[in-house]
Amino acid sequence: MAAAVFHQAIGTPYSSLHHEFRENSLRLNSNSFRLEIGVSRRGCHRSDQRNFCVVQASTSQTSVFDPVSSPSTNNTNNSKKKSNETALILMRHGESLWNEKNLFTGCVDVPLTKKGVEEAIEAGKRISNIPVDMIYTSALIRAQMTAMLAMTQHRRRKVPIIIHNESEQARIWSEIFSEDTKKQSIPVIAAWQLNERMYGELQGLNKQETADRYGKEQVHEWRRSYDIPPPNGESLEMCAERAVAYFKDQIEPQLLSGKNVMIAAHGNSLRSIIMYLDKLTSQEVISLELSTGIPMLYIFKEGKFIRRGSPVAPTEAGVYAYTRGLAQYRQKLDDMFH
Ligand SMILES: O=C(O)[C@H](O)COP(=O)(O)O
Repeated sequence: MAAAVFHQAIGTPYSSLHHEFRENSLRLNSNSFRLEIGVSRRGCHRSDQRNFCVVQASTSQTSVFDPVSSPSTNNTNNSKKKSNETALILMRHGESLWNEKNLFTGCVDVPLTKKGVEEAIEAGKRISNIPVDMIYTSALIRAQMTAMLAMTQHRRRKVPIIIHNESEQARIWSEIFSEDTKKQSIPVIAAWQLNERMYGELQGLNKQETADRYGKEQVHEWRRSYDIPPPNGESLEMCAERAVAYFKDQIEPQLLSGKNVMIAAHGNSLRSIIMYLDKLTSQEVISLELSTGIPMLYIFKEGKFIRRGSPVAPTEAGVYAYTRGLAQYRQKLDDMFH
């Protein structure tokens, strides 16, 4: 299925994709392999690579805001309206059980609270009119739950499907045999590189008690400085080395090829990606805080990332300051579903 879904997702013929799975070095994981994260001078890494496979993304420029292309609505006039901008949604996961308990979580795989589930659904409502062709999540359940719950609210009603590339058998056993069904699916790729920063020996400790013990300033430095790692953990810089590299290698080519992408990840992996998108300095990123379950929207156009609207505005239109392309997409949804 993986190859089949990707055929649909990135427009690469099955045979060449299959070949690239074997030959290239770009790696994706599934949510089911065991992560063995360690920290080296170069940052967070994993040691079990048996289950990785490879996907090569197409980089040709294609249409973006023509995703409402079911056989009944697609026609040749649509091609005239094609735009070369793509949408990028960044979503921090909803509240987790350890956020609720105020514990450092990092790479510990903790699920959402009921409030977190509701936040994810609310986030989904906010992006329900924005096109999504591909979803990237971390390998951690709180990000995956958030992505899936958010998509239950999307008006396009495509089905997010987790790609299983961990073994040849997993690929074969999850194959889809209907082209129509594939067209109504959104591939979901889980990548450990988007995981929360590894919080080292702070994982599982209470944030307030840690501040009481080591001092507020020390803990703030561990949590927010760019290049100072918590004990035996990753600094934001180390987290950026894998998260931003993954974004550039895997996600940017998808945006370039016309895919609208949603990323559901974590406070610090997203801070590092936003630092790259907004060209923030290591000083500026210190004050960047992300709320749980609030989606942010960027438009990718002519090689540039443009942040749209304010994530805290009260109305959807205010939040995302629709571009013409986004307004057209929304209009198509209105035409289709009313
Ligand atoms: O890992 C954690 O504890 C949180 O997801 C992020 O924590 P922070 O706000 O302390 O960086």
